[in-house]
Amino acid sequence: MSCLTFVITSYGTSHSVSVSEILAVRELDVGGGTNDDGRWQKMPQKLTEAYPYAFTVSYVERARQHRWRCSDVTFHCSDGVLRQQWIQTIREQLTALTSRPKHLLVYINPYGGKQQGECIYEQKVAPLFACASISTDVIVTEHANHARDHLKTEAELKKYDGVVCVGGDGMFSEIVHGLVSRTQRDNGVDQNSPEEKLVPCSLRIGIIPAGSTDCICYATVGINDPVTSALHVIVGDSQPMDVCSVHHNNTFLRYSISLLGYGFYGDVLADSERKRWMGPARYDFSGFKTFLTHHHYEGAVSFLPATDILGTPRDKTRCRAGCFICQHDGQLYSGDSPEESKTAPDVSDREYEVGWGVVRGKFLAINAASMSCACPRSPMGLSPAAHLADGTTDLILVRKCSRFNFLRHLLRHTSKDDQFDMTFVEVHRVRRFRFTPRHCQNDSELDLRENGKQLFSQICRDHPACSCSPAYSSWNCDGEILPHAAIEVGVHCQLIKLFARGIEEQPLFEDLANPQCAL
Ligand SMILES: CCCCCCCCCCCCC/C=C/[C@@H](O)[C@H](COP(=O)(O)O)NC(=O)CCCCCCCCCCCCCCC
Ligand SMILES: Nc1ncnc2c1ncn2[C@@H]1O[C@H](COP(=O)(O)OP(=O)(O)O)[C@@H](O)[C@H]1O
Ligand SMILES: [Ca+2]
Repeated sequence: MSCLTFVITSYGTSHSVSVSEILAVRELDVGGGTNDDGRWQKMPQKLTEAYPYAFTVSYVERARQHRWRCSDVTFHCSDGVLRQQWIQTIREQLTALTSRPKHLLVYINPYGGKQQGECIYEQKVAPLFACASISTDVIVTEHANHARDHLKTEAELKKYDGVVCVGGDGMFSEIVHGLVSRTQRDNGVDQNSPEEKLVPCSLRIGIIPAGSTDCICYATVGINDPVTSALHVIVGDSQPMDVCSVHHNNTFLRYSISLLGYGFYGDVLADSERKRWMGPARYDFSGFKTFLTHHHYEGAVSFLPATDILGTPRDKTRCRAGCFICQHDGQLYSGDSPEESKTAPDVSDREYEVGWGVVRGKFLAINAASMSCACPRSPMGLSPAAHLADGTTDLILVRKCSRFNFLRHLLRHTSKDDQFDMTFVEVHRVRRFRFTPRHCQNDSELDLRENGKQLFSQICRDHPACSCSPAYSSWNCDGEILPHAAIEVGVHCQLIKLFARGIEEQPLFEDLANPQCAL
């Protein structure tokens, strides 16, 4: 890979920037003291006299905690022709980077998180896209599912190299639903069949975090920072991601990319939806309230363990940029294994139908994490060793236990301690799973559920001290409530791609304040 290496004369240190991390190059008018975008440049007098021709290179600089920043370095030449040659050569090298997007479709949710979406985009992201010569069509959404429906039916997708959403996990979920549904429809695939092999989406998705949890962004980039995410879009990163499909009685319900949670996380979400006005703090409030109610739910979880893979949910290694396991779709195979075993496993592969396991009981929580679900509340996530793109989800079963033990389990999500190392918790890496609540028989489940809820609330009003649990919880599907308790879930390996690269190991960072170099 080509590199631009420059020497900072005042410190005598050398700094090398890969061309793939150069954002833009532009001429600098030394006499005027400003560059193309009008920013004022401080030049030492002697330098400008000896080298009157200058150009500025903007590049990615790594800062603390996986943050990326746009830095500038200015080069001074004594000769105008030499400057043009440098600019032209760097531009040619940038043009040769075919993975970089040139035209993007951007959706902004003005009501996500702290309602700062538009402001974040205009102030932090749009200037970077302009600097990198990326053109955009921007849509500020007017209602929920606006972006999803626009993508599904109207958007002229051929025009774009990617779709960017400004918002939280819910907004990202809208984009995924729009793109995946559109791709299946265009390819004649029936989403209602749980066994169907889905067609991967070709357009990459970028997330500019402006939501409440921002877990997809945090777990794929390492931080929920709009500038960092914009820079990952500009350099044209690509991170494949698994997507779970959720069905009920051969009817498609939703896709999930991060968390599918029944019991605790379902109840937190159901309660928090009524408190949207509180902003991101609603989750803490509802989390505390749900913790105190301490409801458990009875049912059976059957699952198909992923036995033919590298990696387990209890691994100490983590899915990081360039992850070996994800590069091999999670499959362990030797160089001389038959070709067919090298294709990504998928939920449609019937051979996996053997070997299902069943766990019955009373659960405080049933969680499926298709990725770590790391977020600012839990920097390691619900399943710290989960992989972004290995074709599996980590099924975490938390059995009924005391409040104290459940609190110990929850607290471990905030530290490096192992949240699975508890007698009432088990975790399985699976390709598919089903959940059947105990009282669920057939299609009348919903009626039963409604009646049950009414009955339960009546009983509880009559007996305020009663400690019984309602029969059903809800599924929290990436922050959306599902209407059914009985569901069937399958993982679709690498169905979508993000403008991300996974979390980078040990980022190096240096502070170079407006470096100036003589050529
Ligand atoms: C005692 C502290 C315990 C902290 C435990 C934190 C575990 C957090 C794991 C979070 C996983 C999040 C997975 C992502 C889900 C999102 O897709 C989804 C949608 O996001 P969006 O609104 O940005 O669109 N977000 C959510 O569903 C939010 C889940 C948040 C759960 C927060 C739970 C807080 C629990 C606090 C318990 C307090 C007990 C205190 C007892 C003294
Ligand atoms: N213009 C809009 N008005 C109201 N709701 C919207 C709008 N655009 C998107 N939504 C919905 O807002 C919900 C929350 O969005 P999200 O960006 O995830 O924020 P948060 O992280 O705060 O939940 C999503 O369910 C999304 O479908
Ligand atoms: Ca996975």
